[in-house]
Amino acid sequence: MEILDGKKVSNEIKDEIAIQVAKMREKGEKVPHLAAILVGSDGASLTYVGSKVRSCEKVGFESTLVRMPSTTSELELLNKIEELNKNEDIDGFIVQLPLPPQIDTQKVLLAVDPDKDVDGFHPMNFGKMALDMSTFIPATPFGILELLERYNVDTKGKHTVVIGRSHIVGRPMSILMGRKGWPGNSTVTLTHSHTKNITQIISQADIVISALGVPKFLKAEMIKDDAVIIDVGITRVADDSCEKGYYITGDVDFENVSKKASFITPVPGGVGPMTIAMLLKNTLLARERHRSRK
Ligand SMILES: Nc1nc2c(c(=O)[nH]1)N[C@@H](CN(C=O)c1ccc(C(=O)N[C@@H](CCC(=O)O)C(=O)O)cc1)CN2
Repeated sequence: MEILDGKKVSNEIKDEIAIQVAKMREKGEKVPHLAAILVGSDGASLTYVGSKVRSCEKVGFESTLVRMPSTTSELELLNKIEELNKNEDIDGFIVQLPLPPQIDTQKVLLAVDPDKDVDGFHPMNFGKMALDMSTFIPATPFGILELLERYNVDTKGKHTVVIGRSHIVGRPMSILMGRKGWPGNSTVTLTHSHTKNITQIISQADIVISALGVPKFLKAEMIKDDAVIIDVGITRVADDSCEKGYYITGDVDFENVSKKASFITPVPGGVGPMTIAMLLKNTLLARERHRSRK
């Protein structure tokens, strides 16, 4: 069994990006500028946005954090998005999800200029991804592809079972694993809460990508020998005995599943850190596109 070490690979990717940014600076070129909008003060979202800003500093990007109160109206957020769309200094921006209930997420994602949509959530970019056109690929699925590639995991002709059909992970992942090329060329089953015989389907999988958010859902007896296991579930479990008051757990019963799998991602330190690294990669791509258009 080999661990797909997202922490290590994400640091390698950040180092590679930092070298490219240093070259841009040497040539007197503008460096990439990422902005993030955070509405409210959800603890996990604060952690992720903080990590995005720190990672920008690490690779030499400019960054802007826009914080808005949890009472922000949809119109106020749409106005802020329009401001960032028009700001020529910003190459790409993200709106941290989830949003408070008074705001329609779909309206918000549609308002982001597709050229600056480094999350790849705009329908135009999602459509391009589905049609194999060059675009911003959502950071978590992009990170999973990168991990599979860097660890040389064979995906051709394999049966991939994706658990969960969210717009951020499951849906795009199912499209990407079925695309031509590598990592891809896989036969994909997208499962969700209405899937019948889900355990039987999982037992036939060569690759399982779980994005359910149910701690320790995937047990050793559910998987095939030597299956590749990608754990996207990140749940914070309250525990006063931990320094932070909680611990993080994934969808996979790592201790037992790892004994049977060929490759497995840990939580923490697997897919999560890759999400941030690939967001930086998308922002670099946005800068390169903007430069070549001028
Ligand atoms: N606009 C977006 N919102 C959200 C996205 C996204 O891609 N764009 N994805 C998730 C949250 N997310 C990034 O935003 C994210 C999740 C987890 C991690 C991460 O590094 N996790 C660590 C554990 C960190 C912790 O919770 O203490 C790990 O798994 O090792 C990074 C980014 C939803 N929203």
